[in-house]
Amino acid sequence: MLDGTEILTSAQMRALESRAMASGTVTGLQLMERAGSAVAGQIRLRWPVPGRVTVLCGPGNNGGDGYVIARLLHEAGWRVRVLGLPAPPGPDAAQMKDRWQRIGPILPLTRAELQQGGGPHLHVDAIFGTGLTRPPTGEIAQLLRHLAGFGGDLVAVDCPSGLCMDSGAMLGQSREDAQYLLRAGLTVAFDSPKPGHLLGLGPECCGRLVIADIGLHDWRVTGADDPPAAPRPLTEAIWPEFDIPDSRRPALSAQKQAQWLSRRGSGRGHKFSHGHALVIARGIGHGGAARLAARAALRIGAGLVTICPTGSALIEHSAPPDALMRKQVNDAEDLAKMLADRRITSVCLGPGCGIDRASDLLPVLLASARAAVLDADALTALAMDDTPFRGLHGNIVLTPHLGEFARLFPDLARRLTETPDSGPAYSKLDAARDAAARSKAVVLLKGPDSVIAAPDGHAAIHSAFDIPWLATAGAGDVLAGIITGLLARGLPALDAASLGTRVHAKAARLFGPGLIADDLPDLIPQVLRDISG
Ligand SMILES: NC(=O)C1=CN([C@@H]2O[C@H](COP(=O)(O)OP(=O)(O)OC[C@H]3O[C@@H](n4cnc5c(N)ncnc54)[C@H](OP(=O)(O)O)[C@@H]3O)[C@@H](O)[C@H]2O)[C@@H](O)CC1
Ligand SMILES: Nc1ncnc2c1ncn2[C@@H]1O[C@H](COP(=O)(O)OP(=O)(O)O)[C@@H](O)[C@H]1O
Ligand SMILES: [K+]
Repeated sequence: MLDGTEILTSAQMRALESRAMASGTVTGLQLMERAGSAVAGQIRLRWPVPGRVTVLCGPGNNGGDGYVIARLLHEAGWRVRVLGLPAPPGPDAAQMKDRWQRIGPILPLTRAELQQGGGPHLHVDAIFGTGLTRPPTGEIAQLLRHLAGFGGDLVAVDCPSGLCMDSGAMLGQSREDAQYLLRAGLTVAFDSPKPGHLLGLGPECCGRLVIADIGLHDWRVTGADDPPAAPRPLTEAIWPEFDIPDSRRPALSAQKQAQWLSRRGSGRGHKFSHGHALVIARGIGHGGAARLAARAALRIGAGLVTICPTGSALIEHSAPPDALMRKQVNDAEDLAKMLADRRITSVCLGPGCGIDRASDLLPVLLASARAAVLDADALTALAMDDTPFRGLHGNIVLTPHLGEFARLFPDLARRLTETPDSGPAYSKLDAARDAAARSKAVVLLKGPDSVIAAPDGHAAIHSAFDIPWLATAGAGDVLAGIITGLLARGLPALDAASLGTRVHAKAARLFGPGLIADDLPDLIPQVLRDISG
């Protein structure tokens, strides 16, 4: 696996904390002190001159962290005002609350009190964290609405309150059109990113995300989840405003990627040992999408790439790149003949291919058991089939955007649009995993938060909210080509989809705004140089 940083769900995080505490090596109180001190430390790093701060403390352990932050900032010379609730929290948070009360008062956690603050200063949101199970109501909801207008000087503890850490949805709010959103300038979360930091509204709400190490690594035993869960997802790349301590960086996997990508430089082998990819094109006048894919497959390092339009359209593909080979495929019979050549190691079907042609060619392609990317028209063709997933296998990557996903998996897509009224809410990660399990193929559910999932539950999240200019016509065709090229080179489907997504996004990031899809393939060499170090 080309793995990245582990992501934990809220339940997995709780299980990790419980394991650590059960070991007798660390107490909940110590973990809370570490968490609070990590947040206070980040605040002092970013705002080195002590100022005024209001700390908003909720009813649980997130509030407990807030009382620690209040105390530590007070000790560092800040003028601290604390708003909290009268009810006693759990034992650890209660102790932290007591310690604060020896320093200063606790004012009511109300909107009216919040508005009394006066003048510019920092606010710390320690109201709800991983324990949010239902939408905030009443006075706290009023207060959160008010906080939503605060912007950059809001620091969130673990997450902005109201965010479901498992999905990136705001509980009780429409996923597309939230009534109010807290937009923190800084979010300090503990041990690992949670899916909600990376998906949906999460990145917009969290602002700069810092993952603080609170010393739980010794209890991070893979496979020892309680409750048992699917394999832990991995973060893929993360938008630049993401900070993770060195101890949690996936150094080994970066090395593995670099090694794999530069394998071509070993001096052994010939072009066929780097794979031969076919990109299916269509009749005359529809060649652009397939050409983008083919160019990308060449640039990512497939040994040979052949574009396969119908005979009448061959002429359309006579322009450079001259490295691209052309061969007509008029119908399923032609494709079957081509695929008899075992040196063809992957196929891209869908970009600019036409739905009817995709429907005709799909059975032959699936029967060949070749590694393949099914994109665009091939996904629509699948969705029109009575048995859409018959013949799919683990070496196929489906690359739907949300619209195509809704055609293939209408029930899963519907769940993703429902307003969540309890947590953990159904997430894009859940949907991609369910889709992969159902289709038996690797599913890459695209968007600013792309999720890549395999039928066995292995998954990665690629969060790329910083490159909105990648949403440009043809970008998906280039991605399909990159993944096809990686498959041709022999990378397993999950790795090909996740590395392909990473390379694609890096190319977009390198170019910056003004990008058109045609620019992407020629940026791949520089991305490869960067990745290979
Ligand atoms: N465990 C550890 O060792 C460590 C944990 N750490 C910190 O703890 C946080 C998790 O703490 P947590 O589990 O206490 O949950 P939290 O997010 O504070 O909120 C839950 C409280 O709110 C309540 N509640 C829920 N929804 C509600 C609503 N809509 N409206 C009103 N009330 C609502 C709920 O009560 P109930 O659902 O029972 O009514 C409960 O009282 C985590 O994010 C991190 O910051 C760190 O210190 C590191 C060590
Ligand atoms: N807002 C966004 N920010 C970053 N990347 C995005 C955004 N929206 C879409 N993308 C990415 O851009 C590409 C668009 O692909 P797709 O929707 O298939 O477009 P097309 O069919 O025009 O090629 C995908 O890789 C997707 O993950
Ligand atoms: K919070």
